[in-house]
Amino acid sequence: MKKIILLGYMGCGKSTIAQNMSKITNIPFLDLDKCIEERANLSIKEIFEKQGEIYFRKLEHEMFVELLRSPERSIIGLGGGTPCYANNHELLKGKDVISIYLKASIETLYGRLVHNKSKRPLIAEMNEEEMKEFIAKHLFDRSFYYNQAQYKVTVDDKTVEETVQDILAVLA
Ligand SMILES: Nc1ncnc2c1ncn2[C@@H]1O[C@H](COP(=O)(O)OP(=O)(O)O)[C@@H](O)[C@H]1O
Ligand SMILES: O=C(O)C1=C[C@@H](OP(=O)(O)O)[C@@H](O)[C@H](O)C1
Ligand SMILES: [Mg+2]
Repeated sequence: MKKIILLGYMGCGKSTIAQNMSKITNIPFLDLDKCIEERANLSIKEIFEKQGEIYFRKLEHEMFVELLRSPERSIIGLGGGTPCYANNHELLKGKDVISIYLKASIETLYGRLVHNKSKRPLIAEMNEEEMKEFIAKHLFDRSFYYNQAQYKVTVDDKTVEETVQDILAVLA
């Protein structure tokens, strides 16, 4: 059964859009980070603090493989780093996978993340200046992976509902 996979940088809206798209389409949604948190019985922040990022990336890969293997149709919101580690970007090319890059500008990402960083260990301790520079560089590094998605939907200046409609139009 097909998996609709949303990918893109932290704050582009993967978790929010997956949930809203699920309501409209009645296709169940899964958030990869939530699945990892439930399995580990720790928050993402705690996993980073207690076991480190490399361990998190291992859990992330294992959980991603597991979700792809499950037979149900679903909408899956990845973590921002998921396509950039292990062979996860290759897994996005599977025949039952539809991958969608939610593309946001540095300004949009910064505007959302500046008030929303505490649960995101990669940026939690940064000040505003550091964050702006980090997002710009990090997005540039990761774009290679994001751009391998089958479809791209720009999210800047769109409401959640507009983005969901744009995704549905791409999939129609
Ligand atoms: N138009 C929008 N689309 C998606 N998210 C939005 C929008 N406007 C504001 N937001 C906010 O931006 C944040 C996006 O975070 P989230 O969905 O967790 O993204 P991701 O999972 O990609 O990191 C949320 O706090 C959400 O409420
Ligand atoms: O970009 C990243 O490497 C990460 C993004 C996060 O998910 P969101 O993109 O949903 O914030 C989460 O997986 C973790 O904090 C690492
Ligand atoms: Mg998320």
